[in-house]
Amino acid sequence: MLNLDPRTIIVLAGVMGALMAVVLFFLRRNYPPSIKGLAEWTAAPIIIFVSTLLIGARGVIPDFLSVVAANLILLAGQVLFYFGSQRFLGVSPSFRFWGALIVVAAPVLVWYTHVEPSYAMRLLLIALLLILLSTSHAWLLLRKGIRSFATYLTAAALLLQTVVQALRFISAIGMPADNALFILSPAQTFYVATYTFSMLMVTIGAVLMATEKLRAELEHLATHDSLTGALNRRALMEACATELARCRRNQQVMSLLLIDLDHFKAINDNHGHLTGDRVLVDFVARIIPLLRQPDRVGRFGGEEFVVLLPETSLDQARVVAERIRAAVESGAAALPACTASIGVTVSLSDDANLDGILARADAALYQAKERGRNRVEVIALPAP
Ligand SMILES: Nc1nc2c(ncn2[C@@H]2O[C@H](COP(=O)(O)OP(=O)(O)OP(=O)(O)O)[C@@H](O)[C@H]2O)c(=O)[nH]1
Repeated sequence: MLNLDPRTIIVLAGVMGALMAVVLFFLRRNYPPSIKGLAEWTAAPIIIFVSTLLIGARGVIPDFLSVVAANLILLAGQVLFYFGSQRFLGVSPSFRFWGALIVVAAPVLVWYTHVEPSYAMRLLLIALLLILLSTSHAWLLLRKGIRSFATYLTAAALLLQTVVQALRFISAIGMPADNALFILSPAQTFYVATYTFSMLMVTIGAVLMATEKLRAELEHLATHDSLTGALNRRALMEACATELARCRRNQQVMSLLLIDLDHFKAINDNHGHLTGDRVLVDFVARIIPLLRQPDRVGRFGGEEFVVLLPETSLDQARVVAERIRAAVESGAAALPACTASIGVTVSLSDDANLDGILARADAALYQAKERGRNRVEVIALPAP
């Protein structure tokens, strides 16, 4: 590796980046628009590829193109990559800050290329900007990204870039003022190869992060109700069955609330279906803050919901149910008034499956409706 020509490595790096851009381009076409940042991630390696061609042609084309333009384009490509990550993670891109840095760097680069040529000074400037950029980029991913292999891989590749640029920064101090980029020293080859490798890893990391997000979105779609964001019936039943099995193993109990909004048909009839939808969305948003982390809310069907309360006794469940009932009754000012009837039950040692619990919760809910609605009823005994 140490004998590889830096010029060849630089151009090969650009070609690999451009190939990754093709992959990202197709991801962008096929992935839903909810996954942001893919446009920037696609454009960045192409822009960086242009800069590698210009850098590779140093000595053949004018210095203004191969030094000034090439470095500015390289910076712009890296900044665009960072903007892509910001958009991917829902952060607004910091256009002003990075735009201003590139605008300030341009005349300095021109000065040390044409007025007082100094490879060392140019390297100091570019290395410093790249250190700032790759460190900010890695920090952003570690702070805002999900904890996953893809995030750590991308952040590690960016931190590797920081280290490489820092070493170059240190080595630039005291370097001769001539054009030393293509001097075939082992150190130079090492810098160029490591930077190239890390850039490729960042692009691969971006592809993996986008795929991971798509998988999470699809999983969410498959397990959640699209209107309210609560678990859908299938996921809810799965969660309840898993919890019941756990309770049986550990001799614990779980409680279940079956909640039905009262006279919901009248809300639809009097205010329209869309308002009815908003009442359902508001209902779920209203009760989630009243629950603990392991508790789950699911839409059982229509205006009927289930709340699963793991490791919760009947008395505790009754308190939670009463809190939910009161929260629904207090309602949102902008929406029609609404109340809820709630049936509460607890798992028993002979509940081998969910049938018995659901039947008891349903019977309790029926009693709540019968006894005037807007109330909580409890049934703890198996049906005779
Ligand atoms: N807006 C809206 N309405 C829904 C949705 N799903 C079910 N509904 C309506 O919910 C209403 C349920 O009505 P019913 O089963 O008669 O019950 P209710 O009017 O709430 O009366 P009680 O339960 O006896 O208090 C029906 O009119 C359904 O059309 C939905 O996703 N959005």
